[in-house]
Amino acid sequence: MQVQEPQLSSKQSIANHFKTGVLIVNLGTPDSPSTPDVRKYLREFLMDGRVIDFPFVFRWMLVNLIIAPFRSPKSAKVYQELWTDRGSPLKFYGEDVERMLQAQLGTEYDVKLAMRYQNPSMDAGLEAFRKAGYKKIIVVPFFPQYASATTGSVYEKTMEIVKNWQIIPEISFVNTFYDHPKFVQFFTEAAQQYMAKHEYDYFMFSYHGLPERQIRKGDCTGNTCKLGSCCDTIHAMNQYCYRAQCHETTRLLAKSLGLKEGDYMTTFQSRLGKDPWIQPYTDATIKEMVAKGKKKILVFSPAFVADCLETTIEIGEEYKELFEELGGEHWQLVESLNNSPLWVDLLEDLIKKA
Ligand SMILES: C=CC1=C(C)c2cc3[nH]c(cc4nc(cc5[nH]c(cc1n2)c(C)c5CCC(=O)O)C(CCC(=O)O)=C4C)c(C)c3C=C
Ligand SMILES: [Fe+2]
Ligand SMILES: [Fe+2]
Repeated sequence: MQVQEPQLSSKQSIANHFKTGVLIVNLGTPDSPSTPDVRKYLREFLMDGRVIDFPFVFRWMLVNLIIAPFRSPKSAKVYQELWTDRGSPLKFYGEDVERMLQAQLGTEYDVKLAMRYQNPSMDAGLEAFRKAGYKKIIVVPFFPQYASATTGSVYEKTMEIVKNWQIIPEISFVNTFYDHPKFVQFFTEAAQQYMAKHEYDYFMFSYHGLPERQIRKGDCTGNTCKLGSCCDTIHAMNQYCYRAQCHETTRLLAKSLGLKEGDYMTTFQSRLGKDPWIQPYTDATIKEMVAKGKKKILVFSPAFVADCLETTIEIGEEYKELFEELGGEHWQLVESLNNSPLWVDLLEDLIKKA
């Protein structure tokens, strides 16, 4: 049986020619916390050549013969801890933001949530825009700092999907927002609530890590990144360096919160594999700080726009346990943007400028 495409009425069709489709895209999460669904998710995610940037055959063997079989059951257990009545936080916060942003932008825009891996898929979202015949599409990757593994991958996937369309409408991509005033305002206000109740003796800014190799590969200026103090300032030559953008986020937040030099640090978490990832590592820094007598630490996670496995479980539970076992007294994670109205305002700013 042949499936008929739904026909738009001519009034609807004309109205669509003046509309903009907005695809908000986060990383993705498994469909359920079962081992087979986690395995499916990890396979799709890690087979992306921008995430595990090894030649295809080597990547295929690594992912399908080692990582997916051995990691999936362990990761599934952690996802079961994270899962709520509404499912995975990464997804349900995305659904909340999709609804709130649609209400805020009005009928000139059609907002759809997509995930780079798994569901709802980018294919489905972009195909709906194509069928509707919108005049313009804006793609908004949900990553404050640029990395080839995240923002770069969303761009590549978008281009792969639209490359065979007869009509490719105007497409804009949001790039970064690590220095957006509303981004800084959100984390400042969220932190101030905790700082009003507790006196903290140290502040950690823990970002998702990346293999050092990927930072070097992204250095279009000819290996000027030495993975050291060169990333302490951001300028034209290193403006797309993930590490430099993370340091800049920290600097802006530290300034806005009035933190003193020496009372805070940028660190990197979530390593995978044996190759060196960018440093300092969050767990090593926790050990170092407790040894220096720091007892009350406030932790930020400004590489994520929604709380997820990496924030709630890794920082909020695993690192907290490590800190307390070592003798730390008070460990507090500052929540992500999640479904806050300020995040929706920030997105509106980015979209109106795109
Ligand atoms: C800033 C955003 C992210 C970057 C950069 C990033 C790079 C990156 N990640 C892996 C491997 C894994 N990441 C996993 C989970 C995960 N990663 C991000 C974001 C970034 N990743 C998010 C938001 C999440 C959580 C998703 C959720 O469902 O809550 C995982 C899966 C979890 C696990 O098994 O531990 C892996 C694996 C690599 C290799 C990489 C860069 C090269
Ligand atoms: Fe990751
Ligand atoms: Fe650098």
